[in-house]
Amino acid sequence: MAGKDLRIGVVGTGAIGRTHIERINNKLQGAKVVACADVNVDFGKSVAEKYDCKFYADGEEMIASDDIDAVIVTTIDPYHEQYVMAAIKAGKYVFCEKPLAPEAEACKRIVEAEVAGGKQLVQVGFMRRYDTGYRQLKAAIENRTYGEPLMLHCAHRNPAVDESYDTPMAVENSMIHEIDVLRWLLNEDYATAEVVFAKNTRRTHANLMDPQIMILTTKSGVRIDVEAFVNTGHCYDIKCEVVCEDAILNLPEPSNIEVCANATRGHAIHSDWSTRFVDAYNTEIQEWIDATKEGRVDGPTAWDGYVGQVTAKAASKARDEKKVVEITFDEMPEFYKK
Ligand SMILES: NC(=O)c1ccc[n+]([C@@H]2O[C@H](COP(=O)([O-])OP(=O)(O)OC[C@H]3O[C@@H](n4cnc5c(N)ncnc54)[C@H](O)[C@@H]3O)[C@@H](O)[C@H]2O)c1
Ligand SMILES: O[C@H]1[C@H](O)[C@@H](O)[C@H](O)[C@@H](O)[C@H]1O
Repeated sequence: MAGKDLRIGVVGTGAIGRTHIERINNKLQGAKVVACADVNVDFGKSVAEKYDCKFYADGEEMIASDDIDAVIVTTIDPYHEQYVMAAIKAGKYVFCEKPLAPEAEACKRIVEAEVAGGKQLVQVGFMRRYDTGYRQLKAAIENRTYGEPLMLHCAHRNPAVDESYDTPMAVENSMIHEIDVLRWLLNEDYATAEVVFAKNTRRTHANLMDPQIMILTTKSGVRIDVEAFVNTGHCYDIKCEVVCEDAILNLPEPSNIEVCANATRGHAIHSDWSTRFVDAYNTEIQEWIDATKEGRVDGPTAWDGYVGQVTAKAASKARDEKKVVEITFDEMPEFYKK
């Protein structure tokens, strides 16, 4: 379909759904959001009006319609499976925000449906792989200039979360990013998972233990610790330090001007994901549009979504049972081997 705009339908017009519509219609090339759907009809209609696209109260109807060529799923996590399955059934390329689904079994059902359909159609929104800083880290690790990576110390800090965010979500919704990007960075699978708690912050609520520390080991023995602290009250802060045999490598921050005022010298920092990773989202969605128009998936696959969720579930089990849990998953189907 070279030359023609890819016609996209977005299901879920909430926070990230709207940022993707905005970037596709006003920043990126080669595509247009022509339809959107949401269970919140009034709100969804107002988004459709703002972006001059057709509104569907029923997301599955939109996915099956001839109005669109490809689908973006940005509903809350429990409904990802339903819409990704509908896209596979319709034979349409689908970009699904992370996690692919909250349950590993649901991710497996998606993998099985895609394999049975005989064509790769699904990409998962693990956008950290598109961040310039993580790409620089990967390049530095891959050629072993600094020897073997031995340990990684990471942090995933959010300013605040609402009361619907509970203890498992720290791993399954937030640290799922580290689970994916660190596996990609090191190019190997995980062996074990463990989760321990720090002292609880006063800013949390009854259903959320915050902060938490997830400890992963890889098959070759690299040890990783990730702090998730999602009610810092003051910052969005993503850290990744890779301790190699001969050097210590740190994830760079996107740069900001230095401001000297009020007897203080400093740099503004990001307060949420939408600005911290804006360049990564733009690259991710542009590359998805380009690959979709050429009839291929070249970003994180449904298999990556499945492996990520199996790992997250092992970490959740480790947390609940207060022990180290081994991570095991099925053999990767030939279908996903490039
Ligand atoms: N990659 C990232 O960094 C990133 C950032 C933010 C959110 N996300 C992911 O994107 C998804 C959405 O997050 P958000 O922050 O935009 O949430 P949100 O709550 O702001 O928006 C979700 C939208 O989905 C709609 N919705 C709920 N159930 C639906 C259903 N059954 N059918 C159709 N629409 C339905 C809601 O009405 C709402 O408009 C989540 O899966 C989240 O994990 C990813
Ligand atoms: O859904 C969001 C999003 O994925 C952000 O990138 C992450 O930092 C948050 O912790 C998570 O709740």
